[in-house]
Amino acid sequence: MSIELPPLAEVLANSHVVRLPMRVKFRGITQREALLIKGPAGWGEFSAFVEYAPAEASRWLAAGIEAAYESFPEPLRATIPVNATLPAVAASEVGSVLEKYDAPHTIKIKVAEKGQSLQDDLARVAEARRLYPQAALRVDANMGWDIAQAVHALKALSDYDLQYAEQPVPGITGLAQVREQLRNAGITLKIAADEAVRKHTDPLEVSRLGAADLMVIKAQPLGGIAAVLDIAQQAELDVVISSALDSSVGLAQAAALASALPELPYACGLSTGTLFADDVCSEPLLATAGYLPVRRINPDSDKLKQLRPEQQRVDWWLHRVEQCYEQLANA
Ligand SMILES: O=C(O)CCC(=O)C1=CC=C[C@@H](O)[C@@H]1C(=O)O
Ligand SMILES: [Mg+2]
Repeated sequence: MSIELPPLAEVLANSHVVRLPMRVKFRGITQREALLIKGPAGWGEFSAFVEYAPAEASRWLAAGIEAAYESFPEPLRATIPVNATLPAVAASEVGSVLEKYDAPHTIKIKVAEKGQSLQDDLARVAEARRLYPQAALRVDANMGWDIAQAVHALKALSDYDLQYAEQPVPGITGLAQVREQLRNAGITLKIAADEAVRKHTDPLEVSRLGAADLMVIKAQPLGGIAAVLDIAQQAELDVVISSALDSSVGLAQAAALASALPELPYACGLSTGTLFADDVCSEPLLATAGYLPVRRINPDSDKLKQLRPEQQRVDWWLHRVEQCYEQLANA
């Protein structure tokens, strides 16, 4: 990592575990756990998804430590354009989920959810298009299709005028194949890489191979602001900064990252605070008319108490910090 590691005992002593209830199921979860670190520069977040092993999760810890111990970069803009995120809900729920966002100009819609059909996706996207005729719509399949399914589904979904389709299939070459087959069929829908960037040993390979039109990049999974600014600078593709379903503390870091990028051609996926029923401060980082402010977040001490899970989960997270710290120390 780009900064020197603070002592482990200091990180552990300044850690606070929270569990945030969600308004709507997203990524299969209805409660989001996070460990927040208070440091000399402010608060940082470590909230690698619970199923991630230490090798992957340690990058998230590096990001949390960076936010707690380093100043945020000089912002080039005070607010960040953001998209509303629509989980894979039934078409009948699209209106009630989206009305929680203040006047969204861009909406990212989850598709290809396990157990659902293309008809479900088409109905969800059609309803979003009906309710928000002027909005830019994009879809995210989280690798849920194979190549033939992706080409078939995206041909049908492109009737709704999509801005881009994020990670329709697994892998890097898979993205390139879907893109090419769509182009051969006369469909110029842009393809975005997400998992092919953040879960790959070399986040720049997608760009080098020209396998996609743009890259989704996330502060925590890729190791923090400095690491992502470096990736973005080397990438030859446009980048979209997106959240890792962080609390307001992690979103503040991601917004600071987005504020430091010289170019921001697409709305960022940083409106996910709206998916939470509660957050770590009384004034969470939420968008107004599709723009998120760039500011540090200091959790409220009463919120930290209220949202603290049972001791067993606190211990689990502290142990995870130890494991990930060891990875970083030996890197
Ligand atoms: O980009 C957005 O609109 C919101 C963030 C988002 O979709 C995600 C956050 C965290 C985990 C991921 O599964 C998911 C994504 O795939 O982009
Ligand atoms: Mg994605």
